[in-house]
Amino acid sequence: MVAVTLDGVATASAVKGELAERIRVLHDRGIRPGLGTLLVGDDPGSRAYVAGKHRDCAEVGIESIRVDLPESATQADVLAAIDDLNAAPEVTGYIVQLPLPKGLDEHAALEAIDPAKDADGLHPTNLGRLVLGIEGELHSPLPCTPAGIVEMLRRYDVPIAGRHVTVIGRGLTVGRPLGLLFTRKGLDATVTLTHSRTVDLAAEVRRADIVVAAVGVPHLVTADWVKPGAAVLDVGITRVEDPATGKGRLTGDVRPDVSEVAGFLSPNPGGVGPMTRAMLLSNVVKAAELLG
Ligand SMILES: Nc1nc(=O)c2c([nH]1)NC[C@@H]1CN(c3ccc(C(=O)N[C@@H](CCC(=O)O)C(=O)O)cc3)C=[N+]21
Repeated sequence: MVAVTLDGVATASAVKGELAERIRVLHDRGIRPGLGTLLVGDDPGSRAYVAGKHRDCAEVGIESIRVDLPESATQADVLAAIDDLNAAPEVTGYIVQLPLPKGLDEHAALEAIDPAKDADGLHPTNLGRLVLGIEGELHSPLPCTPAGIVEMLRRYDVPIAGRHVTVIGRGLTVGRPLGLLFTRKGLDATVTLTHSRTVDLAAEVRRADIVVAAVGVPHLVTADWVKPGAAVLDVGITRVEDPATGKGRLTGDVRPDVSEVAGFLSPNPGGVGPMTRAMLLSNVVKAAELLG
């Protein structure tokens, strides 16, 4: 069997097409959604991600507002920039690009974001709403990567309810909120949330119908760990140096030969990454729709 590719580029493109339509409706109502980004420091990876987010906005008709602070920025500088973004009327939603340079307090930065403008769904109020299972008329944005994973599985009709999901990694942006999302009423999966102290990770992965690898260990998940027919989503990404060329290369958490066993496989790149970006746009559009 060869796995069906969960094509994040194509799926994100479909999502963006639907959002562009909703943005036209908002424009007709005189509402102009605007995404702000706050980038601190000069990490090339983070710069590239932020640039990608501005391109995505241009593609669908969202205004974007870019705030960059130098590597030397203090915590007070970061909090002042966040206050400005909270106050700026053209910014209907924004993100603080993570990680922040060493020495800056990420939790304090996330808490300073106006929860109504939190496009990443990482403010404690919004994570709390995820725990509480609050959705509906109150805007409770979901963290973008978990939302993108679920959206992709839905669009490929991968069954979730009653299925066993093994998540590898308990980080703030993926693993921890994803466990909460999958076990929500309506999705109804059973989740095993694993991490670096999990004793027999292979056994936890073997019983999963859906495997999400979000840990950043290159090629951790091998074909003999995967139940035949399972859906495997490769989220972690690590820059590894090719010893032959000395050049950096991006490697996911899943070995490519897993495609010979899995029923569905999201590649990396080209899988969950583009969906993450599409869900960010979706959070901005939803928040703007609730502006009234
Ligand atoms: N506040 C905050 N929110 C985030 O959502 C956030 C963050 N900080 N910090 C970093 C991580 C990482 N992340 C990615 C999103 C999309 C791709 C993506 O689209 N990747 C493409 C490849 C892009 C390329 O080729 O460079 C792909 O997977 O195909 C990757 C990584 C969001 N993050």
